[in-house]
Amino acid sequence: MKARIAILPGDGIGPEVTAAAVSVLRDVAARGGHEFSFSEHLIGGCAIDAQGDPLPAETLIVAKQADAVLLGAVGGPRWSDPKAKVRPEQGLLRLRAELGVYANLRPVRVHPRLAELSPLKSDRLGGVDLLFVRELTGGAYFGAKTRTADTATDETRYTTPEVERVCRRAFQLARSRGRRVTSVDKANVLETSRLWRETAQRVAHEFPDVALEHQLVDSMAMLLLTRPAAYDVIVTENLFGDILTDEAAALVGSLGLLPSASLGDGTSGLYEPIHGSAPDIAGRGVANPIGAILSVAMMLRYSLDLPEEAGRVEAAVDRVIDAGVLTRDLGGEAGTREVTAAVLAQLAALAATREAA
Ligand SMILES: NC(=O)C1=CN([C@@H]2O[C@H](COP(=O)(O)OP(=O)(O)OC[C@H]3O[C@@H](n4cnc5c(N)ncnc54)[C@H](O)[C@@H]3O)[C@@H](O)[C@H]2O)C=CC1
Ligand SMILES: CC(C)CC(=O)C(=O)O
Ligand SMILES: [Mg+2]
Repeated sequence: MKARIAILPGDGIGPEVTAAAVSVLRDVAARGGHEFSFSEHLIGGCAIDAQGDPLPAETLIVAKQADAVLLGAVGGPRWSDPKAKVRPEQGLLRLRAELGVYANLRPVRVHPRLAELSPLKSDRLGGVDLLFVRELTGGAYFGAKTRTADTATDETRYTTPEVERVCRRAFQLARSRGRRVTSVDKANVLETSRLWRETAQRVAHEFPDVALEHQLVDSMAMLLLTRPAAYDVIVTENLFGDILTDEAAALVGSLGLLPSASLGDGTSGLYEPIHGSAPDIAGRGVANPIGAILSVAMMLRYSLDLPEEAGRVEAAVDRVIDAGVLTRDLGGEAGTREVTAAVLAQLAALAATREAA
């Protein structure tokens, strides 16, 4: 198959982890006879430096025309002056809105070899297989903002159609998994959450084969650590989903492991590891590339319709972790390049096994 893939490395460790993920995509293309074309574009702080705009027009045009977009991360201390008029993160938010990718899928699976890195006892981690579906283009990140010398506001606004479409996506995904959806809100306090809960309840009637429960976000933050195996699909609004998924990274051992896919209706999918630009380790060749590599596995599955190739990339990553080729965030000594080379070697080994069969 032919695919145009836009690469937006961004800032900090973004270029290091996207380079790793692109080498995996090149390997998949070469083995499968696929024609993937790659083009690299600016976003975030580096785009502010070069063009004064965190989402240059050219980047947006190419992203919209691409079959899929891979993004590293944006931001960093250089662009974090509270008085700055323009911020790297605004570029990413605009990209998400412009692409209409309202559903951010963040799977969380615990690899048995890494269970000891979790704050939980390993007997609590068996069977943890979560899929967060985070609303991505609404809520507080996109509401009106005001600021005077001593007062600031960020409006949280949701409409029924915005909630319906993301809940529907969560229920559809639950059908191919454990058929359970937990909708997380703060309906005891927030009006937006009451709208969210009513809407989730109504959408549930379209899916009588999927069980729905509601959970308040504060207790969910605790339950995620005490009973993570009790959940299947967790659907929630933008801000709550951002926070809960970083918390879930503690279950798997590192933020550097978790991928994401951001999907809309008929638009380019956006794929990014869930972590940020990690300025504390940037430029040292030690960033964990697995979140980015698993993000391209999601790209193969959701945008390029290559589910077998996606499964192979995931299997290769599992084998690399099994073999103990780990970056420092996981207690290992391997660098970004060594882990990437190990994934490529496992993809070669999997291909050899297929040929021999
Ligand atoms: N999607 C994006 O582009 C995001 C951007 N950011 C931006 O990133 C910058 C830094 O934010 P932080 O709060 O420090 O969050 P962060 O996710 O960049 O880093 C948090 C901690 O996790 C570690 N970490 C993250 N990814 C890693 C990886 N692949 N391998 C090994 N260790 C890893 C970092 O070294 C750091 O100790 C900020 O400017 C923030 O706005 C934050 C989150 C998402
Ligand atoms: C705009 C981003 C920096 C928000 C974030 O942390 C995320 O999407 O994970
Ligand atoms: Mg985040």
